[in-house]
Amino acid sequence: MHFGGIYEDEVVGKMYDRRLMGRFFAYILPYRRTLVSALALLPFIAVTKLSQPWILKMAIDGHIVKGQMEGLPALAAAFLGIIFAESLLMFAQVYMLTWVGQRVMYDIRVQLFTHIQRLSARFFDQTPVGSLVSRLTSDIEVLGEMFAAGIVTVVGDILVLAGIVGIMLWMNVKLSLVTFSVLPLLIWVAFSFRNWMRVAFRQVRSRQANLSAFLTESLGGMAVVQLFNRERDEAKEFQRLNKSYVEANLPVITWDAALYAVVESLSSVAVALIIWYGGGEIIKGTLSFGALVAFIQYIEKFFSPIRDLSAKYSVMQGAMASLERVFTLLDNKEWEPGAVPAPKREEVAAPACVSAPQNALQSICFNDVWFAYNGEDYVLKGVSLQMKRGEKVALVGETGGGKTTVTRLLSRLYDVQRGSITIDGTDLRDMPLQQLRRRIGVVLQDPYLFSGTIAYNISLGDPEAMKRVEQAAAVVGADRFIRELPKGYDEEVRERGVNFSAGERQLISFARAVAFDPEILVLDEATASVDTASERLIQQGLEGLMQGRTTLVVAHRLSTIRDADRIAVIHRGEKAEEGTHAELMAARGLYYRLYQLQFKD
Ligand SMILES: Nc1ncnc2c1ncn2[C@@H]1O[C@H](COP(=O)(O)OP(=O)(O)OP(=O)(O)O)[C@@H](O)[C@H]1O
Repeated sequence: MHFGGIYEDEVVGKMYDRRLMGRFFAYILPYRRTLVSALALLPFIAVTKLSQPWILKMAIDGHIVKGQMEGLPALAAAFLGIIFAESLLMFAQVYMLTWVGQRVMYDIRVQLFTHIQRLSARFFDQTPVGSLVSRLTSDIEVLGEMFAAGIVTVVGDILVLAGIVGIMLWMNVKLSLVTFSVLPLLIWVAFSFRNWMRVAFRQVRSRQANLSAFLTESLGGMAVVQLFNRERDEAKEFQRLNKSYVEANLPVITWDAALYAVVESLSSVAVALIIWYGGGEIIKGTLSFGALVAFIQYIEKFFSPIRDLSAKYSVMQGAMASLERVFTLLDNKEWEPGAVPAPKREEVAAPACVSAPQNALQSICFNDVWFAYNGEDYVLKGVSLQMKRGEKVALVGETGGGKTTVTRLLSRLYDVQRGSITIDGTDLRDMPLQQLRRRIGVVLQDPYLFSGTIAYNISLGDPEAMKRVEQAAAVVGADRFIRELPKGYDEEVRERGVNFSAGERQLISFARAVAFDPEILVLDEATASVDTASERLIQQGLEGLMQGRTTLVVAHRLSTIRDADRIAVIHRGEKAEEGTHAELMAARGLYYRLYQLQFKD
């Protein structure tokens, strides 16, 4: 439903989910060495951070206050050296972490893509392509951010925080306790903020999903939008979704800014406390001036990771939601038929035909086939049909009757629910899917072309098929128009073949079927009408295509199948009539009526 809110497939989970992270850990495991090396740098980085204020203290107390110049340049050099070392260590650590992140993303992407490829036609019927694309791109990108945004180095932050607390307590217990009196408030703010943020993020993500789903549909259907003057309404709807997205972002920005401001002011309060209490201590002589400066420096270093908290929080929450979605997809086991062993099934009581390997004449056999796309809503109700080797059988009937479904079952895009289909005596479900698909060539009603050359589109890159490209094109008569193209077989086909006419696309798809040289051909004739000249071309192409092959053809133009060996009329999921053109015409039934309708003019 366009304009709808059905796209909110958003799972907004927790900030940290042990189950998800545990599973994610398996992907990091192969790169544990690099990861451990990066983590091993953390204590060193912490030391460089912690030692800077300490050097300041030494310089102030040991030299500046005493007016002792000697040794000061060495301290300054040490300070510089430590800063340099910190930058170097940070670089090495960030590099290693993002490297691991990229590897992990690569692995998950590959696994997910191969997984999706094995899912069933039924799955693709129900899943919008846009959502699969975002699973493979943006969702995985978010996982990479976990490495880039310093989530892994939170351990390092904790190390620094603990170090700071330790050093401060060691330097001056009382002053430390006074300074840390702001901590309970800080902890309370951080926790409450987490809950507010969670609610706000949920809104943002679900509205973002709406927005991108709308965009995918609207841009994909731009021709319809323009032809029916729907631009203004589409723009209005887009504005609405866009606005609601922006509105959802406002609380997030508010909370984010508020957290920043609160942490900032608490850190100032802490500094003020140091100056107030520490100043007194200096006057009393119980604290050195250098220690006071070091305290102020430490407290600033203490608050800086807390300030980044909200950014880290949002990355983490996003990553959990993405992990959940990626894993849900990986857990989807709606396999393509044949990827798993066929379930147990009942034998057909009285088979309509038996196709045996030794009986070379009976090639394909549909035995009392029942099939429903959804539940018990049967689209085919007990269809039986047999085809002998080399025969051309045509399926005709009114639209929605179930003809295409018959061809989908034969190529095993779906499995039958009751009954069976056999080829040379072997049930399709007992045949390796690859073997079946090698034997059957399918020409779809709406031929799909990929971007690439014509030669690629005919061979799909298969080395065997590649050798037969030109020969195949000649068989279906596609060579005539291809030769006239400036680059011939190397002419670029753009996405979905937009730079070719419907007839040309058909001819290319015929050539594709021939190039793979299947013994059985399944052909779903295009419903789109082409002009008479193209129709003649296509007709000739079809003849070339069907030459010497067992063919099951769904025919919309009855003129194309007058010479079929047999014609089956599929009416509301059942085979209503079967016979040759002449027999069916003589019977004056459904076929006769269909024929009359088409040739009335
Ligand atoms: N993927 C699908 N999911 C659910 N229902 C489907 C699906 N494909 C087809 N159907 C339904 O199954 C029925 C038969 O469709 P099918 O495409 O086999 O008809 P057809 O005879 O080939 O029609 P046409 O002549 O228009 O191509 C129709 O009612 C259709 O709505």
